[in-house]
Amino acid sequence: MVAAVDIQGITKKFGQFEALRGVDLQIAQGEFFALLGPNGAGKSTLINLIAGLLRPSSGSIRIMGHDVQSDYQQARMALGVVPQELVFDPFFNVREMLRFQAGYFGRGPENDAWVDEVIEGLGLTDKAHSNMRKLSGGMKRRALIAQALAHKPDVIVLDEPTAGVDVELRQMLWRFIQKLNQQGHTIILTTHYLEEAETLCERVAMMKSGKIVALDTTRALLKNHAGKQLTLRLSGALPIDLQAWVKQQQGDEVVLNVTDLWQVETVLARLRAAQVSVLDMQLQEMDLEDVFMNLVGSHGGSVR
Ligand SMILES: Nc1ncnc2c1ncn2[C@@H]1O[C@H](COP(=O)(O)OP(=O)(O)OP(=O)(O)O)[C@@H](O)[C@H]1O
Repeated sequence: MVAAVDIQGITKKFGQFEALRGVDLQIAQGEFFALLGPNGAGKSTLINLIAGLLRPSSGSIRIMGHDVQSDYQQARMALGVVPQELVFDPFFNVREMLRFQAGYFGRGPENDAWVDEVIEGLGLTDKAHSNMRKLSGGMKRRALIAQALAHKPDVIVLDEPTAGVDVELRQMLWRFIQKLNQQGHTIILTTHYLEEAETLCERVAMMKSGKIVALDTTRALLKNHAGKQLTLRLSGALPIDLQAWVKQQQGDEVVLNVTDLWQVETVLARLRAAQVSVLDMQLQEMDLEDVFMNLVGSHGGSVR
């Protein structure tokens, strides 16, 4: 089966600056895929290249087998990109705008049932006949997401769709997007909510400085890079033979990286031998955010 997205040897320069430094990535049809990375990693540049809004300096991208450069129309038809900013025509109502958008991609009245499904799935039913101009910010946001889906694209790219949206829309959006994924649509998501990527996505690419630094299933990334984290509050100084495991230390609290439970026993035995008491102890599984921090050295909360 042809890949949903096939990225081969992509580089992108802005003047002397290399925003993408050789990206190869294949995303299979039906995947729910996350693209993560700190500010400036190159995520938006890559998405703009996928959408054909930018030209690569070298390399090629195919969407459902269609080259974004030489077969732009077909490639673009297979793709729905939810952008970060709102662009709409203020004279249409929501349903008209969606039908118009679908028509732009060559879809006719046969697509109307799908438009209604999108309207319903995103909670826009009451607003279907409202003029775009009159929608609240949150409703405009929904209409923007609907706009990207109106032509029923095989591949749906969501560039931080939940940044600044309320919990209700976030849940509704994920329910709808998960349904589309189950129907076979390929979903590519950039988000700075790493727990979203962790719960939704099968596979994750982490980018840093224009390159992919990790590419694996979410499960394998968590298994291979994460491990556990032991937080201790101690009566005295941490023995020297445990210093190698320290992740961070603040006051009398110390966080150790442990890969296995037997290490916890070792820690406790060495503390006992050094006559240091444990005042408090907590063992936590690391999450995708910890993996992310380890790999790209940036905190998830500030990641976009
Ligand atoms: N049109 C442009 N001209 C010059 N430099 C650019 C341009 N677009 C992006 N860049 C630079 O390319 C790098 C990658 O930017 P990009 O927006 O792709 O990152 P990002 O991972 O999407 O970051 P963010 O999370 O902040 O959106 C940044 O250093 C950015 O300043």
